[in-house]
Amino acid sequence: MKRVGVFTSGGDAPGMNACIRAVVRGAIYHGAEIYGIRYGYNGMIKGDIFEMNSHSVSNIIQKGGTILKSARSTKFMTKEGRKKAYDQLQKFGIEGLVCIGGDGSFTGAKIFFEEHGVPIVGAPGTIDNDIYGTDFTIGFDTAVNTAIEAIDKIRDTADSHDRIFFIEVMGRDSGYIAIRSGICGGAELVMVPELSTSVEDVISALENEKRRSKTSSIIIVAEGGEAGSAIEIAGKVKNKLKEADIRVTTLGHVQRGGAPSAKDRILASRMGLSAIEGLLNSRKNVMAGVMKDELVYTPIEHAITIKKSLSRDLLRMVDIFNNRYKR
Ligand SMILES: Nc1ncnc2c1ncn2[C@@H]1O[C@H](COP(=O)(O)OP(=O)(O)OP(=O)(O)O)[C@@H](O)[C@H]1O
Ligand SMILES: O=P(O)(O)OC[C@H]1O[C@](O)(CO)[C@@H](O)[C@@H]1O
Repeated sequence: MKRVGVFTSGGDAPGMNACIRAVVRGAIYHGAEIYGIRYGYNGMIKGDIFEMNSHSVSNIIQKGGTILKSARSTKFMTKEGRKKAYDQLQKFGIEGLVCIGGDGSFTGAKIFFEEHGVPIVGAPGTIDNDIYGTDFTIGFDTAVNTAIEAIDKIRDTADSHDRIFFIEVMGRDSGYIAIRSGICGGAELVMVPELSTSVEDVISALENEKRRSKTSSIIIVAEGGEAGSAIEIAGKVKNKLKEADIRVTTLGHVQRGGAPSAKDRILASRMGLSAIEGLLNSRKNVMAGVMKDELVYTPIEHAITIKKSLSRDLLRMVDIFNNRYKR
């Protein structure tokens, strides 16, 4: 393969730049021409495509966001949109692609391959860590560290004012950020979409805290759970515990930004190099991942359809540390 493209798609994630850098430098090392595609699938459709060189990725390993920009593309969800994207790739002579993105981006890549035969190798870039075939995704570690920093700060106020704080973290429908940041932040309760926790469960946990003479509590709520948002849950709890001093903080996009952690820079670099080397070695429709510290390739089909389960060990730990272990 002589000429290949790279793009970032879906939500940005800290470490995406380190991954782009690895793809570009890896391609050049192997003698391939490398083209950057801006704004994900939208840029592919529009032909927002340019040749990259080693210097194009200088001084970016430490930066959050993505120099290639990102987008969620409704046009690529249509057959016509994908045909236009294919025509643009033909025009630029691009024979294969590295897609840095989440499960949605990989679903698009799979359909694109089936329709037009363009080989794509994925590198999992999303803070959600919801992709099978890799222990961690690019950006997850940084997002958890950002969440912990915020939780630690909020705990100061919770403690000073004897308050109950509901802190909502991202993750779409995955509780990975919630459970890890909850454990590191010493949360009294963690609500994840993978496990149903009712408002009654929350109240019972808070009453348990009160019996233990705890005067403040931190409850981590993963977005996407069936009990609703942190604001909704806090409202329902307040209706039942009228005397409680309750506050809500939604961390939101702060979790997606900032300089990537050392762990994310390494992970992104490994996955980026592995993705481009896989592509240049004729792999198609696979995702580069790291499992048990080993580089692995997983069929994209598996990466997007197999549900990565949340470790029950971690959930059990939160209960044990807060004296809620049922014998
Ligand atoms: N079924 C599909 N068919 C074609 N394209 C798709 C499909 N699903 C997703 N895509 C394309 O991939 C893009 C990115 O997907 P999505 O918005 O779900 O983000 P993601 O890759 O899952 O990243 P993140 O996890 O950060 O949200 C979509 O905007 C769309 O262009
Ligand atoms: O930035 P947007 O498009 O609002 O998307 C937010 C979603 O993207 C993510 O940050 C990454 O997938 C999710 O955690 C969140 O649900």
